[in-house]
Amino acid sequence: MAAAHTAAGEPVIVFDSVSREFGGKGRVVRAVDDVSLTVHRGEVFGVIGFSGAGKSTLIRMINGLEKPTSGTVTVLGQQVSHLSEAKLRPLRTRIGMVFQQFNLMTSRTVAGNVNYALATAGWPRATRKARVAELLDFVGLADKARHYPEQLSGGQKQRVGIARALAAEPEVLLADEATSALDPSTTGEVLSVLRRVNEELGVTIVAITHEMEVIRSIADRVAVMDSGRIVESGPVYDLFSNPEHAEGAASFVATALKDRPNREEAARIRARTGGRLVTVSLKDSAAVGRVLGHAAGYGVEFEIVHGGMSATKDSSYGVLTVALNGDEQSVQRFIENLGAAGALKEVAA
Ligand SMILES: Nc1ncnc2c1ncn2[C@@H]1O[C@H](COP(=O)(O)OP(=O)(O)OP(=O)(O)O)[C@@H](O)[C@H]1O
Repeated sequence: MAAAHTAAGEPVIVFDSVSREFGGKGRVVRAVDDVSLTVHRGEVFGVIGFSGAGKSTLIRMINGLEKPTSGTVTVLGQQVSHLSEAKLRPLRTRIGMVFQQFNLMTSRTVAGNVNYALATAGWPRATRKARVAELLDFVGLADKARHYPEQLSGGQKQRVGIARALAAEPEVLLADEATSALDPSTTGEVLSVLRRVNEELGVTIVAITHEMEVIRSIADRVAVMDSGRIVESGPVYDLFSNPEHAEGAASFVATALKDRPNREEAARIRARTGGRLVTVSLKDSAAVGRVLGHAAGYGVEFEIVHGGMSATKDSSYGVLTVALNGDEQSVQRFIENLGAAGALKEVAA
């Protein structure tokens, strides 16, 4: 199949101070509020946030399904925000899209769905059959070519959706809540296909989702959206392993990650264990393990009361909350050492 993996390169999607408002004179909703961001070739860029945060509106501006009220959106070197429908058409063939509800044609077979996408993109009949076979093979559905969508599981339907989106060899793939209608067991199979689309075909992916799992397992960088604004953005690893978040991000990230005890949980833990509660975010689990291993030497007893280790696409991180008991000075000295091994935050009383 096509190109090998390309390292993150030139900007392929650039939002420059983009806002999108809906509604008339009375009540105006600013669905996207002054967003600037850049997605580079070859990366998987995730956008996460609660329902209503503006993610769908944002992604729809990439292929010109929505127009900004102000600001500019540039995709593959063209200013989408200002293109006519006629000029948008050829650009859209370079941008594939997968949808939460798959949007397959129920009256056509799996092969028929993919073939239809090729036909609309202008591929000559003679070349289509081989391309359909190649695509179904890529998504692991070669044996389902003659099946109808209703005979497939949700995960299989979405893999057809991906094959169809890839039909015309797009450079960019937009994934709009691609796994949100799936159960956790099939979510994994779809995410692994998306990862291969990026790594083996070099396709740049923008994935919007409310599921942290999607970001954690496929994204390189992430933007957290809240009320139309990007409240936090950066490498995925930093988002997961950093205990400090911006205001809006804190509420979303903390709720979605459940990586530290909330107020009620902390109160319950404290009542049971006594002592000081600290959360340590680790990029180097071995270092934290070493420090915890020395607790007895400080005259401090510790108990891990919340959290654990997880993995992003490229590395592991952990967020652990520990209850520390001992005399005040020893605990303080121990906390200072722990702080040297990983970012540390005292759990608020
Ligand atoms: N066509 C529209 N007309 C009026 N308001 C809209 C329209 N599209 C979106 N909105 C509003 O803009 C805000 C952002 O919606 P958007 O669908 O982009 O958010 P989202 O993060 O994708 O949420 P969801 O996952 O629920 O779709 C919401 O308040 C929504 O009601």
